[in-house]
Order: sequence, then structure tokens, then C-alpha cells
Amino acid sequence: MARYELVKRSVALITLTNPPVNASSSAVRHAIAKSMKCALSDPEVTAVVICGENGSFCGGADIREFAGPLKGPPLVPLLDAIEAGEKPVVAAIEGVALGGGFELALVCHYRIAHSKARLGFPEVTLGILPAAGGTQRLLRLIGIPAAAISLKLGIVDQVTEQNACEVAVEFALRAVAKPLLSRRVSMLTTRCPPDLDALLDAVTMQVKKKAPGVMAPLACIQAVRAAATMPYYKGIKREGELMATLFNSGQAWALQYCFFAQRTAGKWTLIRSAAVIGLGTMGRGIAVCLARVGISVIAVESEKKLLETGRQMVIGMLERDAKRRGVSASLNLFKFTLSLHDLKDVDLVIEVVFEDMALKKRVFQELSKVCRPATLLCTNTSGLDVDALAGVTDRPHLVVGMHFFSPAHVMKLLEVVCGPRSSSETIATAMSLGKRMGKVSVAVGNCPGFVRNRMLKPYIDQATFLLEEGATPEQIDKALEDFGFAMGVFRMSDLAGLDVGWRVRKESGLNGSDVDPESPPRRRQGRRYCLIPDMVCEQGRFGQKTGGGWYMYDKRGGTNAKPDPLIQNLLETYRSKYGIQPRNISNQEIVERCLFALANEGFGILEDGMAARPEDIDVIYLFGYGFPRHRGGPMFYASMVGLERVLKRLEHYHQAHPDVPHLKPSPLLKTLVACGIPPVQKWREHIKTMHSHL
Ligand SMILES: CCCCCCCCCCCCC/C=C/C(=O)SCCNC(=O)CCNC(=O)[C@H](O)C(C)(C)COP(=O)(O)OP(=O)(O)OC[C@H]1O[C@@H](n2cnc3c(N)ncnc32)[C@H](O)[C@@H]1OP(=O)(O)O
Repeated sequence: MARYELVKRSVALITLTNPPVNASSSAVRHAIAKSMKCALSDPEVTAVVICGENGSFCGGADIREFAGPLKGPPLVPLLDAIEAGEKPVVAAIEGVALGGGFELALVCHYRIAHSKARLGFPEVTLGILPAAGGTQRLLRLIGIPAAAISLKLGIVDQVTEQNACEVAVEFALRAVAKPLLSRRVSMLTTRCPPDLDALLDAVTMQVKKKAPGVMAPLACIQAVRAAATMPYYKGIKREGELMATLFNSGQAWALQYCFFAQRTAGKWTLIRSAAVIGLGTMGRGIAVCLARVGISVIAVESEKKLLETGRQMVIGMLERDAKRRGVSASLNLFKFTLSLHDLKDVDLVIEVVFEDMALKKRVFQELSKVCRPATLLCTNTSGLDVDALAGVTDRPHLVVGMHFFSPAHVMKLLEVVCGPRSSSETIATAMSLGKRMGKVSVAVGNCPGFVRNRMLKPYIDQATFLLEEGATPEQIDKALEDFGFAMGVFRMSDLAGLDVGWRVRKESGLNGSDVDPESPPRRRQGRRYCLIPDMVCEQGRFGQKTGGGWYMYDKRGGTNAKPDPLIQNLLETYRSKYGIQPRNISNQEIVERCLFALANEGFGILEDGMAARPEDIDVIYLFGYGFPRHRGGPMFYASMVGLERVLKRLEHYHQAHPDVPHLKPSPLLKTLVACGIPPVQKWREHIKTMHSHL
């Protein structure tokens, strides 16, 4: 876990060897302690260099070990001992020095970094804080204003383009004669601005606004205050106390779970190239995603005017994107055409035409004829049957869904929809392409709405039922925003646009002329149905883009949502028309009904084999709907609440609303409760139906 060798006859070189990122697991800490003891006691050794194998210094504490009992030498005394040692220690930093890895570098007396090295404290993203002296030492090294502005200032002693380890060894030889006292960062005094309190208060306000309810950043600010106002030995104690609070919190578990879930969900390897049909909003975004990673794109439209508009918009997007990233726009990667025949040589096609099955089938039939036999055919449908499209081609095994979310060049989520006939290679290629485009790709089964949109339905349904029963859009949104969502369900719907859902409901016979005139009020297809969303749309209110939806906005495209008396009126008229006596609804009921219905559908999806594991569903909601990360995702949240409680509450709500099938607890939820409530990672073992590809 660490190699010890003597180089240049007097420098002890300690190389961390824990691939892939040399995380400081208990074994690594043990090996460092042993190596340091050797180096300090060997009279031949005059200096020490610490580096990491395979171009990575150290990715921090081994996060996997946080879940079990803490073993091995604790990090704080180990690091304190390195700093206190009487021989100069130089950190040779290549790749990453993150978290505990950065803390290790900070206790070294000198730091040599490669110009591409990345140093930092990502612990807040894991719900904890740099608790091996990181908050105390970094502040002493660079001072509080610098910490607030940039972590770069004064952290390293030399930046090199060469092999950092070789440079560090030479540096160490020169450092032997120099005094060490001033190199011990914990002995320095933190440089503080005179208005420390005002600065920290302002940062606290910002943090509370940006990440309401999230504990770790606030704890970091408290640790910074300690570094500024206390001597090191007290500051480190405070840092430890703050860590103890965070370490076992649900938020830390959730965030660490998200870290691994995100990596598990993306485990695919094949990589190929691609091209796009349809230059509407989605098509343009997808084309930009492809070109950004160096893939040449043939962009197809059906009419000259549409092609020209699409071309100009894509070029504008590429130029803005390139400017933002400080690179040159990859315009030469594009070819714009009206003819599908130009696609005969491409590796992969993504169809992004209007959401109409007959039209899509025609396109897929045509593609079958013009593309070479090995070309993959992908559809960006947001809910149509991928297998029905595969069925009209000469290569159903090469057909797969690539469901991007709007705006496609911004949203991180990609659902890769596996039809029953999609081959593993096809799925792997789509997954790999997603990863290459920087997406978080999740393989899902071919069912209406796939995973994200299928789960969204019961969530939105509950919100609208709550409106019928007496709540207002702003009350429901506030409860969900207090829970942690950046936007409640109604503000989010206004942003996304209300017309698409309205059209889908019409097409499925839920409203409009296809509705059976004999059907009882507020019931459709044998279950409860809320008419309010249709009534809002009938008034031409489609959300932000029309200047009004569930809220009113100052103008078309405005984002400042204000409660609208017109909606209040509509609700009151509706309730009185259908004889509904409005009642006071608690925030607890709002959160439970919306989120337990969401998770319940997630259990249904797992049971149907439409997602491989609960982690996949959680990742879809983290990246595709802004589910608050510190809650871990809907499935993890359900496990944190306790499956038994979720089951009881769903039973309670289903009893009160027997005409809402989404509130009926899913059999999988019942099974998990009956078999002793295993942790999320083990749910998969209790699922009977597994999609062959997932
Ligand atoms: C009463 C209670 C008392 C409480 C007291 C508790 C005290 C105990 C703690 C003591 C103080 C500790 C303080 C220090 C804390 C930390 O250091 S926390 C960790 C901080 N580091 C990070 O957050 C870095 C996380 N990693 C990354 O950001 C990226 O992985 C990367 C390093 C930038 C590399 O990215 P990339 O090349 O894209 O590869 P990935 O796919 O992301 O990762 C590759 C595999 O490596 C695994 N991995 C990465 N980092 C870690 C890690 N730190 N620990 C464990 N595993 C890690 C990752 O999962 C991948 O694995 P596979 O999926 O299996 O391939």
C-alpha cells in the first residue's frame, strides 16, 4: 500500500500504491506510519518525499471505509507526527490531492505540484468536512480572504511541467539544511481580514440561500471561524467536534451513497461515434453535445428554412459554448443536409423528430435502407415504444433509446432505453457515448415514460389532488422547497411548460373529445382524475413561456413566479362546483404524499425490471429532476425514513383515497419490509423480474 525506497542515497521515497486514486485506506495509513518511522530513525536519510503511484498523489480518505467501524491508524495523529518530524518532508503532487490527500500534502514541509495537478477539499460534497486538520492548516497557509477567493494562492512551493517526483527529490536534497519551524503550517497564524464576522456572516447567508438545509458547508464555515480565532490545538478539536456531528448524519450517508451510485450507474465501456435528425431544441442540444467531444455530426432537417434556422442556432450555441470554455468552436465538425442519403457512412444516428410514432417509423424505415448495416439507430423519444421502432428496421438489435432531457447540452442525465431486442453491444455503445459526452447515463427498460417520466406522474398527480383538497400551488411548492428541492412541483412545471402534458393527456383519452361522456366527474379510466391542470391550459396558460401558468410572471419567459389570484379563483370555483370542502393540509402530508407516491412508483419500476437497481433510480432523480442530493434520491430517502413507516403511511393514504392506485403500496415494498428491511444496496437481491439487459 506504500513502497519505501532510498533514492540518491539519502532521500526516503514513499510511494502510495492503492489504485486507482491511492485513497488513504487503513492499510495505506498503516504503511505511511511505518515508512515514516523508518525514514525518521534511519541516520542515512536526510529528507523524505511522498508521492503517489500512477500519476495520482492521493484521492483522500477511502470513502468506502466510512460505512464500517473505523480501523487503522487515525489520520490526525499520523499527519501531526509527519509535520512535527525533524527531517524535511516534500509532497510530490501529480494528478489529484483531494480531501485527506490534500491534508497529507499540507503537513509536508514543502509541496511540489505538476502544472496539471488538482488540489482541493471536496468533502462537503460527501456531507463531511476536511477533518484531518485541513480547515485549520489551509487557512493558516493562505489566510481567510484568499480561501474565500481562490485555493490556489501560496499553496505550493513549486509548479513543474516535469516529473513531480524527480523534481521533489532534488528539492528535498536542497531543503536539508534549512530550518523547519516556519514550514510547519499548523504553527502559522491565520491572516484574517478586520471584518471577519461580516465576511463569514455574508458567506453563511450565501450558503444558506444556495444550499438550504445542507449541513456540511455551514460546519465548514464554523471550522474556518475556529481557524481564525483559536490556536491550532483548539481549532483542530473544534474541527473534530464538527466532523463528529456530520459523520453519522443522514446527509453524509446520502451524499456518500450518491457518490458511489453515480459511478455504479455509469459502468459501461464501449465507445463509438454518432450523427442527428431533426434540429428542434432537443436536436440542436444533442448535436452540440456530440461536437463538443470531437464527434463529427451530420445534421438533417426536412425543409430548407428549418435547416438554415437550425444551422444558425447550432453555430451560435457552439460559439457561445466554446467562448465560455475558452476553446475554439468546432464548426468544421458539422455538415448540414436535407438528405438522409448523406448518412450512409455514419456509425450512429440519433433521431429527434416530432413525437409522433408514424413519423418516427417512416424515418427508421428510411434509415434502414440508407445506413450501412452496422450503423446504430437511436431514438430520443421521451416515452414511445422503442421496440415498435426497432420492429420496422432491418436491425432491431442495433436500435436503442437515448433519452436526453431539455436543454440537452446542459442537463446531465441520459436515459439509455433498452428494448427487448437491443443487443448488449448497442446498449454499451450508447452508455459509453453518454459518458463521453459528460452525461450521467443510466440504462432503463422500455416502458411508457421510461423511469423519470413514469415516476413523475404519481408525484404530480398527488400535488394536483392536494390542490383539489384545499392546498395552493405556493403552499405545496414551499413544502417541497423546504424539503430541499430547488423548485416545487408547480414552479418546475411552469418552467418545463404545461402544454406537453396536456397534449399527452389528450392523446391518451384523458381529456378532450375522446372522454366518455358517461364517465363520472373527476374520474377517468377507472381512477381519480384532477381536471385543474387541463383547465389551466385551456386558458392558454402554459407556464413561464406564456407569462402565466400555475403562477403569474412579469412577462413571457419571465422567471419571477408570483401567486396568481386567478388560480386562487379557479381553485375555489372548482371546489365548489364539485362539492369539495377545502381542508387545512399539513406540510408533512404534502411531502409524504408526493414523495412516498414517487418512491412507490420506483418500487414498481424495480419490480417490473425497468431499472436495474435503486441506485439507478436515485441517480435519475438527482440528475434529471434536481432531487436534493443530501436526501440521496427518492429510494434512498424512503430507506432513511424507514420502509416500514413508508409502507404504513402509504397504506393510510391509500385507505383515505382508494381511487388512487399509485398510493397502494407496491408488492416489492411489502416484501422488503417482510424480509427484515435490507439496506438499499441489497434490494436487488429481492427483485424477481430482471430485465435481461439491466
Ligand atoms: C462519532 C463519530 C466520530 C467521527 C470521526 C470520524 C473521523 C474519521 C475521518 C478522519 C478525517 C478524514 C478527513 C478526510 C476526508 C476525505 O478525504 S473524504 C474523501 C475526499 N476525496 C474525494 O471526495 C475525492 C473523490 N473522488 C473523486 O472526486 C474522483 O474519483 C477523482 C479522484 C477526481 C477521480 O475521478 P475519475 O478519474 O473520474 O474516476 P472515478 O470514476 O471518479 O473514480 C475511480 C474509482 O475510484 C474510486 N474512488 C475515487 N475516490 C475514492 C475515495 N476517496 N475513496 C474510495 N474510492 C474512491 C471510485 O469509486 C471509482 O471506483 P470504481 O467505480 O470501483 O472504479
